[in-house]
Amino acid sequence: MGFMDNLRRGLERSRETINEIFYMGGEVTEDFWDDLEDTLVMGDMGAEVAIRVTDHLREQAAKENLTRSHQLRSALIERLSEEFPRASRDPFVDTPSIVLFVGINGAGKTTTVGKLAGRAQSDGVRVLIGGADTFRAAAIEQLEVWGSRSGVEVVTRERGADPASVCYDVIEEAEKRGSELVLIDTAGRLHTSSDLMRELAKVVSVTRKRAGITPVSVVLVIDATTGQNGLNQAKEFNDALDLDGLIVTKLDGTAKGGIALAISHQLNLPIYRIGVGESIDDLQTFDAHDFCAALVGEGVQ
Ligand SMILES: Nc1nc2c(ncn2[C@@H]2O[C@H](COP(=O)(O)OP(=O)(O)OP(=O)(O)O)[C@@H](O)[C@H]2O)c(=O)[nH]1
Repeated sequence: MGFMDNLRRGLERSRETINEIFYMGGEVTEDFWDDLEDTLVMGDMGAEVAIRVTDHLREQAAKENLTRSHQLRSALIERLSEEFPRASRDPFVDTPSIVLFVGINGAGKTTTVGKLAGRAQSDGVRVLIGGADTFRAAAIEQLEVWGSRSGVEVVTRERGADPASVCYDVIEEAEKRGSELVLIDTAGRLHTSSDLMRELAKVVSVTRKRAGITPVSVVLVIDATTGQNGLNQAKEFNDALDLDGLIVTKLDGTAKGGIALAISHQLNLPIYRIGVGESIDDLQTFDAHDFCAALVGEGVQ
């Protein structure tokens, strides 16, 4: 299966919701606009985006005399993709680069680190994994499995070790080895736990200081199935850590994939990668147009 097929399959549930409005008679009536706005809100895109996008399309339809709903599909795809902030650099491609992965428990940080490391290694990038999740013993084992599968070294310490000092050691090792890409997994934590968020802020500041001129990106991994709560999580993580960007996982497990747009737009943070399934090919580079085309459906006339 190709890249676009995986994306389309992953967003199938979300697409079904949006698709319905394009099958209702086809003639653009007053109801069509109400339905479009409601559908976008229901798909978790957020009221502000839903209203703006619908108003814009409505003006465009009047200007260009678009009277059939299917004519509006491609206009909707274009309009939605413009709502996504663009990344100024890709921290997994533009090396040297150090990336810290943060997020709540089970969001998909460890598997994402494993997949990205495997991909980078097979592309010939010198990559190193850092295991700063010293809280969950299984996370260290999980990383080691990913590491040995793809031949990537994992630097970690025993369970309970101070995560900030693990990061320090990871960067030291990366310098010795001449690593180009350093991917550091951190322990999952609830955005509401102030002690753990403070600990993470320390991890970030120690890493930045030790990294010197090498860019450090703090990336929030967020599970799309958490819906609107994901938006609250993202706000708290962003306030505490000044995030650089997002990876949205498990888009295959929700009918409300619009949450990716709501979070990215509201926090003005780019999405670097999306997860649309459990296989390594399901972690994809984010492209706003492809994402919106898979979300809206390219349509049968
Ligand atoms: N369906 C689906 N499952 C995913 C995706 N990304 C990750 N997962 C699964 O989500 C589960 C949790 O992933 P982990 O990587 O262990 O999560 P984590 O954030 O490291 O968890 P903690 O270490 O507890 O913070 C695993 O079973 C992954 O296979 C995705 O895009 N789609």
